[in-house]
Amino acid sequence: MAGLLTLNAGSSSIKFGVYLVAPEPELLLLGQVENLGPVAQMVLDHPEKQTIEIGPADHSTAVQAILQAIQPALQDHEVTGVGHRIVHGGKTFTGPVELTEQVMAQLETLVPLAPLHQPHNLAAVRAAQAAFPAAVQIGCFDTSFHQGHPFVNDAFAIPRRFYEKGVRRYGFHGLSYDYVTDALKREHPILARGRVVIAHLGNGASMCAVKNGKSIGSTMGFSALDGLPMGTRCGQLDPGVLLYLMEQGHSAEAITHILYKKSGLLGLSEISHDMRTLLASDDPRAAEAIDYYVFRIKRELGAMVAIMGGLNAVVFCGGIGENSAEIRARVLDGLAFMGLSLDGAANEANEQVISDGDVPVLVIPTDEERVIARALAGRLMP
Ligand SMILES: Nc1ncnc2c1ncn2[C@@H]1O[C@H](COP(=O)(O)OP(=O)(O)O)[C@@H](O)[C@H]1O
Ligand SMILES: CC(=O)OP(=O)(O)O
Ligand SMILES: [Mg+2]
Repeated sequence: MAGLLTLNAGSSSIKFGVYLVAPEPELLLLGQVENLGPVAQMVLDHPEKQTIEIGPADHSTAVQAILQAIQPALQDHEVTGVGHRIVHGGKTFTGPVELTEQVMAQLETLVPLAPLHQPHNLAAVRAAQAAFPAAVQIGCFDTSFHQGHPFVNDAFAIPRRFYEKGVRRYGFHGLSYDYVTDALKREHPILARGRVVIAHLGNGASMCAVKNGKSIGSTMGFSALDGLPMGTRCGQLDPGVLLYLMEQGHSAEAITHILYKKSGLLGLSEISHDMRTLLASDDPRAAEAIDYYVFRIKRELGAMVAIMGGLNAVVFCGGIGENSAEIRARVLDGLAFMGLSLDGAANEANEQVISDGDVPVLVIPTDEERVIARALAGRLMP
């Protein structure tokens, strides 16, 4: 039978999935290489949980390790399609697209806008093209879900010519928001037609205001730096800080490194980028980093409710959103005036519905791989 491979090259991990082609693709293997660096691991989540130490691995060796690891699952199946998560689709790509040489050249030009992701996304495409030369390769974009934002959520108030040149608020994590809104449509159709705030809280983090299934606002903007603080990224920042750093003699490269790799939870705590480590720490800097994280999420939640003119549901997803009852509780603490109140036991158990107030609060484990696999299957079996 025909098989599908999905590759999702993030900043510090590469996730992968192997599926059989079907209207709803059938999952054979799901896993990731995580902690890229000196002590990377391959973690398989399906068909069973397994961790394999693979030693030092960068993105390129990790892709090779994945291509090896999927061989047994593909023994009886030929890979006819490979789907890639591509973080940045710029102004052009509003949906999945076949990755021709011309498209790849366009995507290369977007590398400076997402330096932590885009080069790795494109390198994974090259590796998969070499491994499966006969397969269709498609790209699915994090930015697509946000196309069609109202102008006020798309623009920066700088001279208009920059907007025309593409300096816009694109928004990211679109594959995750796509998955969650689709799950909501299937399982909670009335909520899905309302005003929903989705908080994708992973290593990268953003929030999306979704009205009747469409994104009308995102905390991430031109790059994957804006909005919420993340594991190592700064989130919202006064541009005056950048000017100051430049005047102090920091190069563009040095500032990029600080804002993408040394900021966020890691920068504030000086301990770790990992929320689990910070929650377990009794260091006051860890507590302050978490306070800041929660404060920013609350602030964005309030802003999103205001621009949507109300709230019908809140959804948490991503590693932190799906697993940390403590962060969810702290985000919603004191928001009973907005109809938001948690059922403590349901929250601790990571149940799907964790609220006992007027506005439902849900935990929906996201699945970017499945969104890619569905797009591929749709293309291969029209
Ligand atoms: N039980 C948990 N409690 C708190 N944080 C958690 C828990 N499980 C995972 N996380 C956090 O989730 C984050 C990773 O999220 P994930 O969505 O897997 O990342 P990525 O953006 O790389 O896909 C890390 O900060 C990790 O600490
Ligand atoms: C866009 C983005 O931040 O992605 P990730 O969460 O995978 O780092
Ligand atoms: Mg992620």
